[in-house]
Amino acid sequence: MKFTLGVPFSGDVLPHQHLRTALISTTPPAVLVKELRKSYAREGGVLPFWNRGSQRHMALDGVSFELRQGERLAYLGPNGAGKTTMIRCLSGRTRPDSGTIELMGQPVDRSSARDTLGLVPQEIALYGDLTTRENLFAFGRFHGLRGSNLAKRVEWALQWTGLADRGDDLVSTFSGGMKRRINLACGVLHQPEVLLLDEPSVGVDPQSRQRIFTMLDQLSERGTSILLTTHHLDEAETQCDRIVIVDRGRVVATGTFDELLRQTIGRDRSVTVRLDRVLRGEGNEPLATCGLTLAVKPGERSISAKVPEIAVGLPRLIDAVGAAGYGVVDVDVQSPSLHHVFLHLTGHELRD
Ligand SMILES: Nc1ncnc2c1ncn2[C@@H]1O[C@H](COP(=O)(O)OP(=O)(O)OP(=O)(O)O)[C@@H](O)[C@H]1O
Repeated sequence: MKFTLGVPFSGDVLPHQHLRTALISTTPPAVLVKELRKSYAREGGVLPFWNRGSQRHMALDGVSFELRQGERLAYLGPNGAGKTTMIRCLSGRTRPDSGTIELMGQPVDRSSARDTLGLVPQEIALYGDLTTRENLFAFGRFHGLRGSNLAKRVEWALQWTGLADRGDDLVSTFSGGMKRRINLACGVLHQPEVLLLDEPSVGVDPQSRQRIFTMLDQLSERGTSILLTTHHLDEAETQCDRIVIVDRGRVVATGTFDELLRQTIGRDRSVTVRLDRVLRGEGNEPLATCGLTLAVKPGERSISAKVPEIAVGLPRLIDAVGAAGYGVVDVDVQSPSLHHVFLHLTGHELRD
């Protein structure tokens, strides 16, 4: 299969909220990935060529998806799902075995990819013995910025990261969250249209994480298309427009959170009502006729129900429980979550 990303594949390094529906629907995808495959030799050394096909580990096993222009897309999967491999393929750091990648509707070459893409790797890639400002100048030059434009972008980055008062301090003295913010700034100094983020909030506290997403909101507002890998379900659910769920090198589902719910477990709430006594074997007609799907098992002290419209269904359920002669001790309402979707799709927990 032809591979259309013309960026380096010889092992060398190249360098929201809700949007903008009109922009998304009328423009080509910022990134279009089709049937991407990448395998690695399994541990244990070099294999004979006739055996390689069967003895290789598929890090990417025919992955297809698109990042639409202006959207923030979560590439969600557990450890080892192939997230970093995907980022490395997109940024030209790893050569895929087969498949195609397009950037802004075009097969890209090295220079257009360098101008259009911003990459923020998972590891902090900063010079600890330089100050914040010196780091930003170094990375800005690396991205081809010079003179007053470079100086302007560095000042912008200091404001954007909230570190204007720490511009002349050595980066080695900073907290993990502060380093992550500078790491992020270094990847966007050249104002890329497409930003690739590999686990942008890994290892940071919740407050720093929120700060990072506030920074990303500002990029989204100016139309930057953002692909971020994550294994945080809540991050994908609440901070991204759409989600690509990957597992063992394959895409298992794609969509908005709402679409994923509809494709899998549905949007009903799971309600458990704890009773003041065990369920009798008879006299439960009000429960049977209340119009909800219930699990009523004589001998147990609780009733489980699937409730589509909670404001209507919950009072109806409570009334039916009372009419059947039971008292309510407690009510537990569970909304369907991405955790449940992932479990439904893969049969295992995200953190397995
Ligand atoms: N250079 C390599 N050589 C051999 N195997 C590799 C290499 N890079 C990745 N792999 C394997 O490919 C699979 C996918 O790895 P990858 O780092 O892309 O996953 P990931 O989803 O980013 O995981 P994590 O969340 O832990 O970072 C893993 O099984 C990994 O061991």
